[in-house]
This record gives sequence, C-alpha cells and structure tokens, in this order.
Amino acid sequence: MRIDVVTIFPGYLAPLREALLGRAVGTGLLDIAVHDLRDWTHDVHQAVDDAPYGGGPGMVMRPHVWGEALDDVLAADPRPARLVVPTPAGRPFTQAAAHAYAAQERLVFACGRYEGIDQRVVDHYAASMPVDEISIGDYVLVGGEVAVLVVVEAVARLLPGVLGNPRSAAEDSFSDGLLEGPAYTRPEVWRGHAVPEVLRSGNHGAIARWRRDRALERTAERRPDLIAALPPDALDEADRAL
Ligand SMILES: COC(=O)COc1cccc(COC(=O)c2cn[nH]c2)c1
Repeated sequence: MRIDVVTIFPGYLAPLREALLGRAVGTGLLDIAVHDLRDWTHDVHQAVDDAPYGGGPGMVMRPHVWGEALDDVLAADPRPARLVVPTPAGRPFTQAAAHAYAAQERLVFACGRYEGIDQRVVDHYAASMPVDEISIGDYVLVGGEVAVLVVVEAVARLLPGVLGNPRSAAEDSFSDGLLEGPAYTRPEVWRGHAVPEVLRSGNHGAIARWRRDRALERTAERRPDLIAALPPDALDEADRAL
C-alpha cells in the first residue's frame, strides 16, 4: 500500500517512521510519502490560507495551492487512490473503515488547518475519485496531522505481515462488535490483587465463557450503543442470561 500525506507540518508525521510502522515501511509493506503543501506555493510568503468569504473568525486554506499539490501527488503513482480528509465534520472513522482502507492500494491524506480547506477542493476531486471526509472523534484538533497518525496506525496494523501476531488483529476490540474485556499477566497476585481464578484453570471452555461475559458486561456498561447495534443473532442464550 502507498500512503501520501499533504501537510504544512511534515514534521508532525515523523512518528510514522517509528517502531511498528517504521518496520512496515522498511520491509516494503507500506510506502509512505509526506509532502509539504508550501512546496506548491509561488509567492514569497508561501501563503496557503486567506480570509473566509462571508466573514467569520479564522482563515480558510486556498483551493489553488491544494489543487496543484494534489494534482502532482496523484499523478506520481498510477494506482487508484482514495482521498481522505480528516475533519471534525466528517463521517465517524471506525474499525470497519480501517478494514476497508487496509484493502486499498493507495490512500492520499489532505491535512486541513485553520478553519479548513476550501470546500471546492473536496468537491473537485470527488468528481473523479473517492473522497472521504472522516472524523476520528467529536472534538476539534488544530489540524488533520494527528488524525492521519491515528488512521494510518489503525489501517497499517491490519496489513498482513505488519503485526507480529495476525490473530491479535482478528481478535481485537470491535472485531466481534464488543469491547475487549480485561487482560492479565504475571504475577498471580500483585499488591493484593489476584488474577481471576478461571484464567489459571486451564479450562478453555470456561475461560472463553468468562471472557465473553466480561466483554458483554463492559460493552453494556460503557458502550450500550454497540450492544444496540449488534445483529439479532449475535447474542446466544448464555449471553442473554448475563
Ligand atoms: C474539508 O475538510 C477540512 O477542511 C478539514 O479542516 C480541518 C480544520 C481543522 C482541524 C482539522 C483536523 O481534524 C480534526 O480536528 C478532527 C478530525 N476528527 N475529529 C476532529 C481539519
């Protein structure tokens, strides 16, 4: 998979070169190219923003700089791409979306700043390619860069060969629609807190049941919306008895 990121703060994307993702890049599983939007400005001030039509606070990112940048970035590789624009006004980014993105050949991320990118940029490219305005949560960041780090990590860990143990991606939270329950490791007792007995019983049926019960309890407590969203056949008799 190839990932391109266009930003006025390329340094913000340095973490993509670290650890797990750094290895994925090194082993060729992932190509990541970060581009400085200001490279496509022509004025001495390298201006990328201007005052909003209609007035109001803040500045809006100018369409012509983005257009020149995205034209060049898209032309640099023939693979079909999705344009992804993190924004507080976007559709929620979910684990399902992460799986969908992991199947893509190429993702191009546009990092907005200020009050955002002139809407005509999104409208222009949406006429010729898939464009997703996505939100990573109901809060406002200063720019899209941190959201790109979140999305790229969520996607890259799903790519075959990126994670040491492929089972963990298959069994992580949301894979069965529920939150993951509690996890424990040695020692058996830590500061007077003992590991639940069943986990040391060796009874794999009882352990699976216990883990499912904890996941259901936690999901019902913290995310009743996920319980409501479960398909009707998702809960078996034992689940309902909980
Ligand atoms: C068309 O899209 C745009 O113009 C995007 O512009 C902006 C402006 C300010 C901040 C951001 C970054 O995204 C978030 O804050 C965000 C994403 N998820 N939750 C919060 C993006």
